[in-house]
Amino acid sequence: MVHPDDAGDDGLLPPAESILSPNYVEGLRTNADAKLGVRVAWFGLNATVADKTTGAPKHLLTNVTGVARPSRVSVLLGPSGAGKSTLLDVLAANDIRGVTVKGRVEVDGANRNPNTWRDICSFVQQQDMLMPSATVREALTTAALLKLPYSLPQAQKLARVQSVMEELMLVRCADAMIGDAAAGIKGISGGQKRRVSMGIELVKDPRVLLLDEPTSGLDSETALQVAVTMRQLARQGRTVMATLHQPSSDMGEMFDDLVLMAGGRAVYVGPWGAATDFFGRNGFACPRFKNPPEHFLSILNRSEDATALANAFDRVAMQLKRLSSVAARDGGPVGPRPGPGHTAAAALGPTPKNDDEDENGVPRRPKSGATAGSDGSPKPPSASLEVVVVSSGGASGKAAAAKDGLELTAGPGAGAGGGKGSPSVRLELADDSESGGGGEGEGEGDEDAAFRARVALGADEAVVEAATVPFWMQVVVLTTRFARMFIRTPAALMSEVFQYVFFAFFFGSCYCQLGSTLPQALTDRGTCLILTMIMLTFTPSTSTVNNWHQQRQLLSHELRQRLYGINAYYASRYVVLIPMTLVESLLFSVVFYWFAGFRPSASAFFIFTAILAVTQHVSEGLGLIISCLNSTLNGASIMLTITILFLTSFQGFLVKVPVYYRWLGKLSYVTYSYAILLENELSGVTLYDPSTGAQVPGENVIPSTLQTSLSFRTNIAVLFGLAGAMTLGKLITLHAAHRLGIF
Ligand SMILES: Nc1ncnc2c1ncn2[C@@H]1O[C@H](COP(=O)(O)OP(=O)(O)OP(=O)(O)O)[C@@H](O)[C@H]1O
Repeated sequence: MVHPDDAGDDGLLPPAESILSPNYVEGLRTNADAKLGVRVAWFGLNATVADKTTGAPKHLLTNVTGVARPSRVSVLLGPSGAGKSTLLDVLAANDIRGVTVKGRVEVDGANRNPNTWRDICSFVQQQDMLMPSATVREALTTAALLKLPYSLPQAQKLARVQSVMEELMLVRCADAMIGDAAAGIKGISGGQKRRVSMGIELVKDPRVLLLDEPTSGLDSETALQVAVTMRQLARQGRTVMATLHQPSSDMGEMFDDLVLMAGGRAVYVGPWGAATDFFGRNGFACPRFKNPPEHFLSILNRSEDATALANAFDRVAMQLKRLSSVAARDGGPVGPRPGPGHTAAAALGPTPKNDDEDENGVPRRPKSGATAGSDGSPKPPSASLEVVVVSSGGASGKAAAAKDGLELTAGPGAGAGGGKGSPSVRLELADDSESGGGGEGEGEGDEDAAFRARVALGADEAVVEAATVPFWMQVVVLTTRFARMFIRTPAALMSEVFQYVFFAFFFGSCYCQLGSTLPQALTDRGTCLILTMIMLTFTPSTSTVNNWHQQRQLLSHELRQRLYGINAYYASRYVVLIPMTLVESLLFSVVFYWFAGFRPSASAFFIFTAILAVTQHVSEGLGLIISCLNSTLNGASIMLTITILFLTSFQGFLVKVPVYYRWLGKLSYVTYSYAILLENELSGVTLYDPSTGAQVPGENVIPSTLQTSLSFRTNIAVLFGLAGAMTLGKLITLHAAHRLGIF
């Protein structure tokens, strides 16, 4: 056995040969307590969306039925566009915009309740949604603080983080930055990132883990390591289901069950090992040295063959239903399987020959003690399937929670709760007729009862209590993360602080010690202040647009998961940004004000700094609003450039404002900031007019084109009013854009 601590220096799992050694996976967690798993079954799922051009319904899923079991890894395979992600989204109860879903999802035999489902099911999406500036431990701790109940002691939350890291073999890279090459932060490997994404979901210890393409973009070795991790997580009792593109034969060893999809239909739902037999029986035998999944996909890529297989599978499902009704009618076992269920046998293949069926078209009962195939002759275990009719009066708590159903079982190679050799837990096709095909949300009482039953049976208390983290705690957690991002992301920090200091020196050196001789004295002051305004408009807004587009997916993902609300995000954002704005404005002022030789007065200096800070704050808000309104960085950049051009052009300095553009000047916060800064400087200086030889008070030479026709104080009040409106406006825009699905 290879112990987690024997993993490589970079924290990765050992190479494939040792991973594949028989005792590796089972040996990893020999001391782990088994978790209480759940069985997830879905019946007659149909998903439709209106075609964008014709408006006609497009079927994404058609009558899809299947099951995923605790302690097992089910893999969803199929060609591109087969409906795998749609099925996974439906099972995860993800919001799929514009898609109508019908059918039923059961959890331990009771209709799924979306509220309790969220507590026991986690969905790991294809793309890693990670904050590059956090370490592995910090990312998991953030998740634990937001996902686990507030009442749980901090020590227990941290212990949970530690145990997740051990479970996922992330201990060695616990304090390494996650990183992102694009953001200029060196970080952990792709495989480790995948495991961190899983870890973020695992902190709440879900019973069901759904993963969309967990191996995409990974090399074969890393993909295998992820598959090993999935198997390990399943073996602890969880129900694990993942969509994959083309698993290697080594990876296939890690999986228990297979759900094959094509054209939105289920083509096969059953044990991994029995799929080859199913294909063989339907005339698509897998060539000897070909990787079976590769073979399945090449067949399913041919739509006629895929339809033939889907029809064959539907026939088997029908056959099993009929067996179920016979078993129920006879009230006794129809097969040899002992225990609380009743068994019969059915072959996963073409419709049985007539001499195998009774007068009702139901396959004849096999001889006692043998598993029989469609021709009545005993089959090798891997070539036959048993049907287990689960009795609702079964002995175990779980069986009692289940509705009557049919279980498809195969021979060795599809064991439950342990190695592939164990025959106790199998795939199931349940008869959905009893519930009347009700949609989701029905039977919430049933689900609640099942949920309570699980709790009574010892489910983790932490999972059961809703994770009600108070608003202030959400703000604290998010503020910490936000501050960390700024401090640790050189690009983000540099784009802000560096630019302010650089421009302060640059402008200061260009206008070093302003003179007092007119008209140059006025032109220089007007120009250096307009340059300052342009810098204060562009810098905060462009860095906001860039930062937003790096974070929007994570934000959108976490908001959808309801880890926190927009108000908490907003509050945390400004807890960090407001002090940063003040520091940056002060840095700029300290260098530029004295370098350029503005009026030497403390009050003038602080008014100058305060106006810079407010202008910067409004510009940041402008960047945020424009980001929220655009789903792409490109769109946001174009809109921002045009908007800034309008806002900075019409304060009367750069262009002679035509009458029809004056309203734009009056709406622009730049106009008021500029007028305040100019008056703040000129109202206290005395200038020299060489044409008359007179000393002129500065405020007398301010041209009317640069004035707002408002007093100095009123200009300040208007600017602060605009800043307040912007503060409210960006909060409203954030809410609206999220509701409209822009992020
Ligand atoms: N919201 C939607 N609106 C319109 N069509 C959709 C929507 N979601 C999915 N589809 C279409 O449904 C089909 C199935 O999509 P899905 O993403 O489930 O397939 P998939 O098997 O996961 O494919 P892939 O392996 O390429 O990700 C595709 O043709 C896809 O274009």
